[in-house]
Amino acid sequence: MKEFNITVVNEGLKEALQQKIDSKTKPVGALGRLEDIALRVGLIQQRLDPELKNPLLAVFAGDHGIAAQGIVNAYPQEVTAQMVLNMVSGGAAINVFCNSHNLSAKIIDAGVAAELPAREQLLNNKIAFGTENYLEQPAMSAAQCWEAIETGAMLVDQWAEEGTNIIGFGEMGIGNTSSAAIITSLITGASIEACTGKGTGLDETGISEKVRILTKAIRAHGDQEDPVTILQTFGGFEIAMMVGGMLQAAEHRMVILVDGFIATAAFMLACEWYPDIREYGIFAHQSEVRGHQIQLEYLKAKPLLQLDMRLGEGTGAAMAYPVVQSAVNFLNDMASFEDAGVSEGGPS
Ligand SMILES: O=C(O)c1ccc[n+]([C@@H]2O[C@H](COP(=O)([O-])O)[C@@H](O)[C@H]2O)c1
Ligand SMILES: Cc1cc2nc[nH]c2cc1C
Repeated sequence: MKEFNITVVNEGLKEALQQKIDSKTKPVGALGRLEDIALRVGLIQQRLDPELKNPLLAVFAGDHGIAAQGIVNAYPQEVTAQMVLNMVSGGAAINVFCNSHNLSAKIIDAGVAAELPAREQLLNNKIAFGTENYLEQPAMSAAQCWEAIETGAMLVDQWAEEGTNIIGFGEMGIGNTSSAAIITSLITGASIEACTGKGTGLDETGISEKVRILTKAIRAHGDQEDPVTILQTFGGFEIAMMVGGMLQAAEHRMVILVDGFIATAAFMLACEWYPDIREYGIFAHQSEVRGHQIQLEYLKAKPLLQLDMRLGEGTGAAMAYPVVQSAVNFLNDMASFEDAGVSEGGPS
């Protein structure tokens, strides 16, 4: 079984980075959260002059046994495969945002429940044609779960070899807000009602029904605490690949840009497993679905953007990327008071 070797982010450079930030031609603290991000990226890379290289946005796609009946999901299961093809053809929101911000988009079939045509832009890493229905049995076998974790790690190794040092993690999978809700409830201890939302668009009656089904699922398997067991029982192949990919990204000391509700559920599992991953994560946005707030509070995370989005695909991460890039740029390219001959002041 794969183990990860994640080094805790060394805070030793913090003072020097803060000094560099404060030496820039601006009132102390005036770039607000951008200053926190510049500091974080500097610490992750252990450099006073960090750089973002070959930025990449990975969309992991998978189907969920629970979604086949269409009770917990507003859209039919076949939308997963259809949207993957849309992404491969460049027509989805994530393609547009990646193009806008010069991110390279990787679309990965982690376990879509359809035979997809071979295409250059589609990475075929299918574990199976969707997970099992966790009302009846664990979503995955232990072997499948580990295979998905290892595949995520292997992909990140390849991208690291190509020079990437920042990855946005996104997903596509009809039914996966149900997995994310259960994972969130089991990890945080918040009720399943508090963690369950509309997903792609259920109304209040639909949400009540979703809560009923998810309560039944949790009861069927008993309260679980071990992150890999939770992942195997209630997760999806796309979630498991994100967990493995995120952990491997931390092992490579990459910046991990975490998208919305489902990507944050994956990050939470990774964090329960290897707590030292926490400081490698930057939280892109506050998703509009119920439950994301609970995750962010649990992780003590402050998301960068609040655009009331709830699309997934990594769209929040893609939108947050230029903010991170701008933070790194100011740290490297802004003149200091000394360079520019500007008088320093400060609180008196
Ligand atoms: O990222 C989010 O916060 C988010 C919130 C709601 C829905 N989604 C997307 O919607 C799909 C899952 O929704 P559902 O209702 O089918 O469970 C999946 O493809 C996700 O990418 C994503
Ligand atoms: C159309 C559509 C696009 C999506 N992208 C991510 N999840 C999605 C769900 C639907 C239904």
